[in-house]
Amino acid sequence: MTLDDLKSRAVSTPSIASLFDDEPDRLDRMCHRVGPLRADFSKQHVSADDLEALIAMADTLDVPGWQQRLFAGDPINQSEKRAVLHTALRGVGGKAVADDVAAMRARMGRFATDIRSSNRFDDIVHIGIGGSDLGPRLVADAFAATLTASPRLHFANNVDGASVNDAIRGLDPKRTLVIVVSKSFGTQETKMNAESVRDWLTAAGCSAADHVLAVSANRDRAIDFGIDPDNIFDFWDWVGGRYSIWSAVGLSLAIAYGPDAFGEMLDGAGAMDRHFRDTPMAENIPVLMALIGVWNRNAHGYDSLAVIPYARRLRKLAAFLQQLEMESNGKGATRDGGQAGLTCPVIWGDEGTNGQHAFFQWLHQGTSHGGNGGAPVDFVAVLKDHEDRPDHHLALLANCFAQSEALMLGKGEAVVRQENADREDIDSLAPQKTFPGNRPSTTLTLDALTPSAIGHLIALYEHKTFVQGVIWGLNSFDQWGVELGKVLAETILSELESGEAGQHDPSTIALIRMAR
Ligand SMILES: O=P(O)(O)OC[C@H]1O[C@](O)(CO)[C@@H](O)[C@@H]1O
Repeated sequence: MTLDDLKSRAVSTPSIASLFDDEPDRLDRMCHRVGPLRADFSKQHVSADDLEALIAMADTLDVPGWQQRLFAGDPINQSEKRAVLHTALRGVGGKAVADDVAAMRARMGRFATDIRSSNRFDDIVHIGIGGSDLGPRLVADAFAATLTASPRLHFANNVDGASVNDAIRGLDPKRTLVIVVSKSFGTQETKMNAESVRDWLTAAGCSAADHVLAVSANRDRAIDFGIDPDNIFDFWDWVGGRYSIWSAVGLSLAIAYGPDAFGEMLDGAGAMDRHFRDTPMAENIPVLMALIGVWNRNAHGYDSLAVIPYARRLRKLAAFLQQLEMESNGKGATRDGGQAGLTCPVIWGDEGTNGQHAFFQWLHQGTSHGGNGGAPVDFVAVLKDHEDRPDHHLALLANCFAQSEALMLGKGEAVVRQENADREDIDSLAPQKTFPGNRPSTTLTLDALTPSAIGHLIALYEHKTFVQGVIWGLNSFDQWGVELGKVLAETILSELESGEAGQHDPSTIALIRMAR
């Protein structure tokens, strides 16, 4: 079976509800666990036979070979001629870099411990954007389920002055540590925010050497920017920005929440790496998640995937996954220069239960191109109550479980007619109150929101993204599509500063003139 065959195959897949009748072992076969993370794929619109065919397709497309090349440190990021070794940061694969990784982790651990015990700083301002921001923000929230940040953590990402102003508002510069995180150290937003915070420090009589650290894979540029060489934490070009939370990019987390928590997160991710590397595809959670995502995209024609954590402390998950999946696989050219077919869907979402009072109407009854309305959903729930509010927690879980059941079962028109038999407008009302159902979802549960569990969860999505890239024929580790806008923004910025609009389309010239 090839990607092109999926659509015709899906036409004969029975409804999700009837798959439970047809396949008595469905629940057991479609639920898998690694440590604290359990994945339930049974409410996906895919039969046992479909899944078997998808696994055979993955085999034909050499997913196992790509897995081996990933862990071996082969230069699988071909367009940039780089290895992809974020798993080595979790102690799995990439033997050649193990010493560098161990040395950096030891330095981070010592540094974090010193800062925590010195009581020199009340606050950390973490400056970065994209992969140098989204992971640390997601994890900082998640760690707060079980730990208290000390020093407190603040983030500045956007070039909008509101971002840096919000981050430093009310802080005492003398008691603030600034960590500038940029793999390239060439990112406009990060450099501007770093300059503004440095001005804020020096205006208060603080020396940048005592207050500003950098984390970068480009030491020279960090030094040129004026960072003291002793204050630079390096990482390497074989760590992609959106896969970098495990490197020194996580330094602010290690300081604020302690190196032990950071290490537990790495160990959790490492456990997911070993599962991914060593488990047959039929039981391999990242592989199954990837294949089901491909099925939903290429067979059922869904354009998006909603990610709904029923856990407030994971509310940045969708934003994180937007970069991870859409920057990795939002591409139209294959790695050998061919034309790709349908690739990464739009990733979106918000925390449950809030989303229920906003976009769930669309999930249940919305229409979309190609006939399948709504979107597949990844529900993420945490079984343990970390807030000491058992009544709230049970209500939260009840809502999560109810939504996946409602999406799957829907509500038929006959039932609606029976319930509303006394309405004289029943003919117009019944279709409006009918739920088509048969809408697919996965439910991921974490036993508790521990650092290990968040490590498992992020690594799961990383490997899912990798496998999907292999199946779609993409290089998931470059991002040429972000360059054009960056270059144009530099040009327009100089024109805004000089007041002279250059060669543009009429709309852009009018906007430049207006801003002047
Ligand atoms: O860490 P850097 O080099 O500042 O880059 C930030 C982000 O910008 C991007 O290059 C996209 O513009 C991302 O891939 C990256 O995570």
